[in-house]
Amino acid sequence: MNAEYDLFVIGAGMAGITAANRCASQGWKVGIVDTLPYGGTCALRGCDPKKILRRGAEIIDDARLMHGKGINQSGLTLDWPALMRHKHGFTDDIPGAMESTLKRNGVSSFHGDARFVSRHHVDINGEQHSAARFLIATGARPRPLEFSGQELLVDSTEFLNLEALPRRIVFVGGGFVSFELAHVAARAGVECVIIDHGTKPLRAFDPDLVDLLVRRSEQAGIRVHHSTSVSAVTHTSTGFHVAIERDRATSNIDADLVVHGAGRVPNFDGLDLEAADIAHGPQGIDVFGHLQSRSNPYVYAAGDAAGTPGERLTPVAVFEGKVAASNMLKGIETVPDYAGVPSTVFTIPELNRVGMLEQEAARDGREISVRYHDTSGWYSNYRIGETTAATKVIVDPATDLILGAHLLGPGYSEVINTFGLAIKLGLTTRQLKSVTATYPSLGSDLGSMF
Ligand SMILES: Cc1cc2nc3c(=O)[nH]c(=O)nc-3n(C[C@H](O)[C@H](O)[C@H](O)COP(=O)(O)OP(=O)(O)OC[C@H]3O[C@@H](n4cnc5c(N)ncnc54)[C@H](O)[C@@H]3O)c2cc1C
Ligand SMILES: NC(=O)c1ccc[n+]([C@@H]2O[C@H](COP(=O)([O-])OP(=O)(O)OC[C@H]3O[C@@H](n4cnc5c(N)ncnc54)[C@H](O)[C@@H]3O)[C@@H](O)[C@H]2O)c1
Repeated sequence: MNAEYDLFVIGAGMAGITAANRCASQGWKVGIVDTLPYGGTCALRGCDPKKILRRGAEIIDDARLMHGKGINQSGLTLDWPALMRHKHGFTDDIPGAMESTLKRNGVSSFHGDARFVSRHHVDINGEQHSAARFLIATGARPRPLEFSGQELLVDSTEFLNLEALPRRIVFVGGGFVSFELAHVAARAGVECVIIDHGTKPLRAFDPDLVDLLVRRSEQAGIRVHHSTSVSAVTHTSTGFHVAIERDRATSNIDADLVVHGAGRVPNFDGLDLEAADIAHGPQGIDVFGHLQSRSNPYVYAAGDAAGTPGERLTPVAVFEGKVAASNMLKGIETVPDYAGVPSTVFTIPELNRVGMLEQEAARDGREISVRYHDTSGWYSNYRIGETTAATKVIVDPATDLILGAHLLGPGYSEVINTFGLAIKLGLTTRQLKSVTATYPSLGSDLGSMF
């Protein structure tokens, strides 16, 4: 068809920007639109600002761990407004920089809500644009909750923009968002409570390490309730009552702020996917492995909005954006390789995973060798006074290949990348052990973890 654009990208987060730049660099006429400033969740409302705030919390925690070991931590406090200014020093320049790069690469940028009006047309602010293909990269939004008063909750974006921290925060949901944000707030002196309705929070992670992390969280001032559901949130004269239920017994928790950390769902608000025959489900746009829509061949999807087996993480959004671009440009059907993608919960200390859980291997009936170590007494952790650290590596005894690695400890979010590499490249523990690491470093601990 004779369309205005070869490709129109909806959503200027990591998936959308990656694909737009790739296709424009190959001479395609590309348009991109976002409702919000360019940069997406990770750079503006997720990974990056969160980890800047975490840095302040880490320093408080580091000093506490070294108290009586040469550091006098009294008087050390977290200056939230100054930390927020530090965060803005990074985030404020992102949208302009991202949009300039896109423009320099020849991509036409638009601002507004995109809405499909046909298989080849979108409406933005009342103007229609035609394209031969579309990439849906609209990300995710907080999952709608079912209890009364759910509209009183703030989401992670609002938390990451708070001008001041309140005294008491309840987090609904015991996943990435609640644990990471509670670990920051607790180090600023906030009383935090996490409420999760599952039997154990952070269910995608190794349960033994989760138990250790929950204990360490409680020592930091975070109460964790499992098997507990929120039945209502109501206003009080000073804050909120959070009504909770466990084993049919009800009680209330008072809070000054209630935060949504109960999951995210693909964001199709206002897109009118039906107008372009784009099938979708709870996991996202219904796509083939090569990221093309199953119902409309002119549409691809990538990142949090795509119904793929990939986890909802930034590196996955980036490589799905690359694969979608390459498939559209070359007319091929390459599928993304999800092997060896690590994930980290940036608590203090952090919890990491790559590959299989012990329980998943057992469910598959695989013979495995489990190498568990309490690493809290190892030199690296003794040096900094850390009391909670452990590693669990799952090895295939027949081939010596690493099937999974689970690490809880300070700095282990760097070590997990090596395990990711080993899984992706099919390295054995013998090969990993043959690597000489600088000493003393976390890398030099790796050989003792299996
Ligand atoms: C608090 C938080 C912390 C996180 N921390 C990490 C982390 O440490 N590491 C990690 O790997 N992942 C992290 N994630 C997940 C990561 O941010 C996402 O997986 C990633 O940003 C997804 O990228 P994306 O391009 O698919 O979507 P997004 O970055 O969400 O971009 C989608 C864009 O589409 C736009 N959009 C939506 N609908 C429309 C429309 N109709 N018209 C126009 N524009 C539209 C949105 O405004 C948005 O800017 C975190 C997420 C959150 C919420
Ligand atoms: N470090 C990172 O990589 C990072 C950080 C933040 C977010 N993310 C991404 O964002 C996604 C969303 O994060 P999240 O923490 O909101 O979700 P999550 O899926 O990680 O965890 C949600 C938790 O809330 C619980 N829950 C759901 N409804 C509930 C209810 N009504 N009451 C009590 N508990 C309830 C679930 O059992 C689950 O444990 C993540 O899955 C991840 O993909 C990643």
